[in-house]
Amino acid sequence: MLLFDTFDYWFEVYFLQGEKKLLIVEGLSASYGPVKALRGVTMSVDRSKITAVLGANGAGKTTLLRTLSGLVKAIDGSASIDGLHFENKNPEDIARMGISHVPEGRGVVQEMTVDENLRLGAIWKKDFDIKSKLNWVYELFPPLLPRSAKAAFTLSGGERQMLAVGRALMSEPKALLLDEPSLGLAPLVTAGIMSLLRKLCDDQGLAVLLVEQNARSALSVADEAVVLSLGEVVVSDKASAIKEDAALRHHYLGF
Ligand SMILES: Nc1ncnc2c1ncn2[C@@H]1O[C@H](COP(=O)(O)OP(=O)(O)OP(=O)(O)O)[C@@H](O)[C@H]1O
Repeated sequence: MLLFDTFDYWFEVYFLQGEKKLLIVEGLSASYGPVKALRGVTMSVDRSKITAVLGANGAGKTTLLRTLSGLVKAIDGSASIDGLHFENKNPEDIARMGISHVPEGRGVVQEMTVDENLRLGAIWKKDFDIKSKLNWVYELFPPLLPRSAKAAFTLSGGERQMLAVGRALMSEPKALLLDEPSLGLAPLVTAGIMSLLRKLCDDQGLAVLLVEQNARSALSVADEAVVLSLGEVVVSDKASAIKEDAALRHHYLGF
C-alpha cells in the first residue's frame, strides 16, 4: 500500500504537476542601466489558472511582464513556455510562441478603428481565419461590435480595456500577461473582464498572469499569487493562503 502511495505522490509531482505548468521562470534578472529591477525571479504559471503578481511600487511587477514579453532583455536566468525557452527572443517571436501582453495604459492605437486594432493582434498569423476570430472577440465583448468602425480614442475607458484584451486574444495566446487592468476603471467593469477571463481559463486552458497594485481585489480573483519586493520573490503560494497571512499582507501588500 505504502509503495503505491509513494508512486502516486511522485506521479503527481513529476507528471501531473509538470503537465499543468505552462510558464516556468527560473532565476530571471533584468536591469535598467545600473537599476537592478529583477533579481533572480523564480516562479511558474499553471494552465487554466490566474496568477497574480503583487508588490509595492517599484517592486518589479511591470518589469517582470516586460521581460517575459521581450520588451526588456534578461541579463540572467531563463523562461520557457510549454518547455520551449524564450528568454531574450524578440517580442514578435514570443507572441508567436503563445504569449500576449496587455501593457499598463492599454496600449491600443488611438487613431485606428476598433476593427483595425483587433486585426493588429493577429497581424503575423498565417493560415488564419481572421474573420471568425474577430466574430469571436465581438461575441466576447458585445459593446465593441457597434463601435467597430470608430476610432479607439472615442471609446470609454472600459471599452478601451475590452479592446486591449480583445486584441491580445486575437493571437490565440496560451498565456495572457495583464498589467494593471483595473487602473481607472469602475470595479464593475473590471469584474466583468475578469469573469470573462476566468471562463477562458476554465474552457480553453488559458493562463493569466495578472499584475495588480490593488492586492486585495487581485487576491479575490486569482488562484495563485507571487509577491515581489525590490525585484525578488518574497513568497509564491495559493492566493487564499496569502490572503490569510496577515503579517505578510501588512508588510508587503499594505492591507
Ligand atoms: N524605464 C526605466 N528606467 C529606469 N528605471 C526603471 C524604468 N522602469 C522601471 N524602473 C525601475 O525599476 C524598478 C522596478 O520598476 P517596475 O515598474 O517594474 O515596478 P512595479 O512593481 O511595476 O511598480 P509600479 O507599480 O510603480 O509600476 C523600480 O526601481 C523602477 O524605478
